[in-house]
Amino acid sequence: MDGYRILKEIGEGSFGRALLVQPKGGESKWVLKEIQLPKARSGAEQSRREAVLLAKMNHPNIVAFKDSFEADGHLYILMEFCGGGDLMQRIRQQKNGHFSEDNILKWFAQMCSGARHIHDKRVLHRDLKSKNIFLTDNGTVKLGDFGSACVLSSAKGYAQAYVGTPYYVSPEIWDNKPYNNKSDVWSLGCVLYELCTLRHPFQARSWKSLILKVCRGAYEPLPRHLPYELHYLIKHMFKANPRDRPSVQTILTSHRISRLLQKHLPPEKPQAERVHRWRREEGKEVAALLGQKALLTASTVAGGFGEASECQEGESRPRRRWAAGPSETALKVLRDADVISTESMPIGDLEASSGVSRCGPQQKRERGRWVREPPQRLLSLLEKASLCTASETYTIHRRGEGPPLGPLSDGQDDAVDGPEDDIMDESRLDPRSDDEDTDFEEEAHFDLLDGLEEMATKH
Ligand SMILES: Nc1ncnc2c1ncn2[C@@H]1O[C@H](COP(=O)(O)OP(=O)(O)OP(=O)(O)O)[C@@H](O)[C@H]1O
Repeated sequence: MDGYRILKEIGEGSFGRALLVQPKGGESKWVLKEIQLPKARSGAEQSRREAVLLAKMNHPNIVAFKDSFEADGHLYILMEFCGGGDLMQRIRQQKNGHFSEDNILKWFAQMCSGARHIHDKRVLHRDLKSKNIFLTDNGTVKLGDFGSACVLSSAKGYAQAYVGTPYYVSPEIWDNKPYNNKSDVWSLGCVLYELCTLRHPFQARSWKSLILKVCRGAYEPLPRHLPYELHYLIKHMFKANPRDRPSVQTILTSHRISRLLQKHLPPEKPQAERVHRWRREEGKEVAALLGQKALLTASTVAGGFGEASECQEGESRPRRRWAAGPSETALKVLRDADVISTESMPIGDLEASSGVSRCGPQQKRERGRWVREPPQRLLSLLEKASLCTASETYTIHRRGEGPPLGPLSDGQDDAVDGPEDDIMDESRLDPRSDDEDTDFEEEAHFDLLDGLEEMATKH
């Protein structure tokens, strides 16, 4: 701290503030994030996660890490200053018409490039949104705010720290299924949609309506003037089944849009050069810093740092499989308040209604059913949750009042709140499953219902 002069406070987040600083006797500008360290050990470890993960990233489209240190119960993270602000501000400022197609493609290509770097390292960002994507003075896009990120799978305590923003949360999260790299893809789809329309893809006046729209993929089509490739991409990024969504690697290399995106990126390095997965030692180092032995256990489950390609089908851990269609479970629950519980349903009916198939003929699926979470619980939670606000960047732990207002809602009611079937895109049900494209997923996932319950009881 001593070596830096504070120029101004840039803003305040839920965990602390961000300061613009300059090294004494220097010209450069940096952002110093000051985060109050929670007293509990697990909380402090969680706070350190952002520094640890950011330090491990090294990519032109990810906010560069410079240093981190602790003093007086605070964690300080020194990082690159992005003078162009965040994308959400930029979208809000765009009053005179839409962004040009070139701009959209350039920014989106850079976002994907940054996200690919993260996913190559088997890290999930988990809170990708326009507010966490920054612009430098020269217009380069940088992904930031790794406060919610996690590495591979992890122990329960770690996964429970999930913080998301409802407007960007994918159907599988609402359906209480594990988070994986495709959930980040969904969130990137939301940002792309915002760049194309200056609006959220899913808007609602209540939690229930928001979740319903997300699960049904009820979004208004992109404006006609945008190229067919963008329409096609959005459709795929908003597939209800994560397996049907392309990975960022696919988007950048073999999707219909790839050719348009590649024009905005430097020539691609060969895969071997590009992918620097963490070696076992690095994995240990990160684990030690995070204070998590579970990280190493997790790495063995998924093939280990640097050995990821060896993690394939047929291993001891059965891979969860999804049927081609979207999960009907959440929809059914939300649609029909009289449903008693799937517990009483024959297994065949449950499979059919949930859209989740078994792993193999004899295998029992371990998770992803409502069996343990009767629908009434979700319904009653949603009723209570509708009294809570999402404010700008609602997280499951934040308190407030009123309906969930998205960052682009400008304090007014979101316009779209009609019948959810209106803009249902039937083509979302088209099969496009590619198991190989789903690289990895969280092992112990955040329990949404516990989170909602905790939130509801606070009110
Ligand atoms: N590297 C950066 N360059 C420029 N501005 C930044 C940078 N990092 C953060 N900011 C800005 O600083 C402010 C505070 O950021 P911070 O990440 O602490 O909280 P937040 O993102 O607003 O909230 P939360 O983390 O609770 O979601 C935000 O306005 C953000 O846009």
